[in-house]
Amino acid sequence: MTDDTDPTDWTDPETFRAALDRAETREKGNYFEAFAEGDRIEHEPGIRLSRAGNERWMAQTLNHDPAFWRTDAAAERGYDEPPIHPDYLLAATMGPSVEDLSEKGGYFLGRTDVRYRTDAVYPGTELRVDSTVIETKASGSRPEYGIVTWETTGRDAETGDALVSYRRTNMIPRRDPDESVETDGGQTAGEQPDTDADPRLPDELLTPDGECFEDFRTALDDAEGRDAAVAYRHERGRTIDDALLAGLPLATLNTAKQHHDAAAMADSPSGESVVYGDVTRSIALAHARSDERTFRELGYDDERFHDFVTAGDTIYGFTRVLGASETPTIDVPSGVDATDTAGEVRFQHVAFNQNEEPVYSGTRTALIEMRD
Ligand SMILES: CC(C)(COP(=O)(O)OP(=O)(O)OC[C@H]1O[C@@H](n2cnc3c(N)ncnc32)[C@H](O)[C@@H]1OP(=O)(O)O)[C@@H](O)C(=O)NCCC(=O)NCCSC(=O)C[C@](C)(O)C(=O)O
Repeated sequence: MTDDTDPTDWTDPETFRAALDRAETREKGNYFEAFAEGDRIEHEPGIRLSRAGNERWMAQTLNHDPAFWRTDAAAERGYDEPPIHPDYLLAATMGPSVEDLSEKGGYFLGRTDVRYRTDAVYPGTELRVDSTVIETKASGSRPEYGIVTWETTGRDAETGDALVSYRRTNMIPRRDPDESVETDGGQTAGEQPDTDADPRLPDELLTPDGECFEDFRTALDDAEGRDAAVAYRHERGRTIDDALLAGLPLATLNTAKQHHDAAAMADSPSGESVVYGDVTRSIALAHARSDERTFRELGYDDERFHDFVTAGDTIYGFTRVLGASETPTIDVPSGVDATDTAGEVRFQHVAFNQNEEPVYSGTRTALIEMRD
């Protein structure tokens, strides 16, 4: 029956439920079996980096550095105009890749080798995103899932120039899991990882006296030869609300159901939607940046997402200073000249919730301004 003479009332609730039961679902996303090492995927969606999108991301995550908001502050920092924020660029690169890579579900396990390839990206830039499958492997703990690592690059669509690249690892459901094996669906918030085999903290946790490169270096020098670390917490928190939960991932075209399909997530171990990892980390990094004079972001490594973040949780930040060097130890994006202006500082940042549980950790390398 294909025409208007069809006598069936398809919207009658009982009939409709029967139709849903029998109808095939046209699926989105890819299962683990779709990925083979070496495959290159050009992601169909692209995104235009608008000033409005940038400001929305920065405002909601507390990234309030004036250089990204005011032309005079941008000029002082060496920009032509307030540029696209590095966290927004990263999330806007990840977003268009989700449909092909991780929409099927399974959690974002981590990311490393995040590197900015060019100094400034300005509003109006259109992004194209591509990924290469680096590694696929079975999950020993969750046979229903595989673990996939991709290298993803966000490019200027007009020139093809790489703007940012990174390696990310996700758990991806298998199409044909071995049903004899009991699993938790791979969506279980983990026990808190034992991040340090020796739980003993140093006797002293030192805080830098100021926000400049020299303050971080002096604090590290003070810690040298003592049972001390340079480590401190940031005061601000940010409670997860609707603006963050579904609003920001969808604004970057991230179609992962974890963030906007509450009905699907009701059956998962979290029982509800979970926050996009890039939102969680951007909030924690914003807290840290509010206590330093950032000149440029250079890169991030060893990023991990330790536990679910859900609506009503509050994200705080903790920072450990790992090193400071006048000469950068990792590649500085083309166009950046920081000589006598800024030095490199390496941090470990931890995002934690209101119960003081870590939910994200990662290292960050940034250029921090020297004193005038
Ligand atoms: C992830 C959970 C389930 C692990 O829970 P656990 O602690 O019980 O498990 P584990 O033993 O630490 O790790 C499980 C497996 O993953 C591996 N693994 C672990 N980390 C890595 C890594 N970095 N690189 C490579 N492999 C890794 C690890 O080796 C192990 O392998 P095995 O199964 O063979 O034993 C748990 O910690 C959890 O629930 N965390 C929260 C996850 C989360 O909320 N992520 C952010 C939100 S989801 C998201 O943003 C989505 C996105 C961006 O939109 C989108 O992908 O599309």
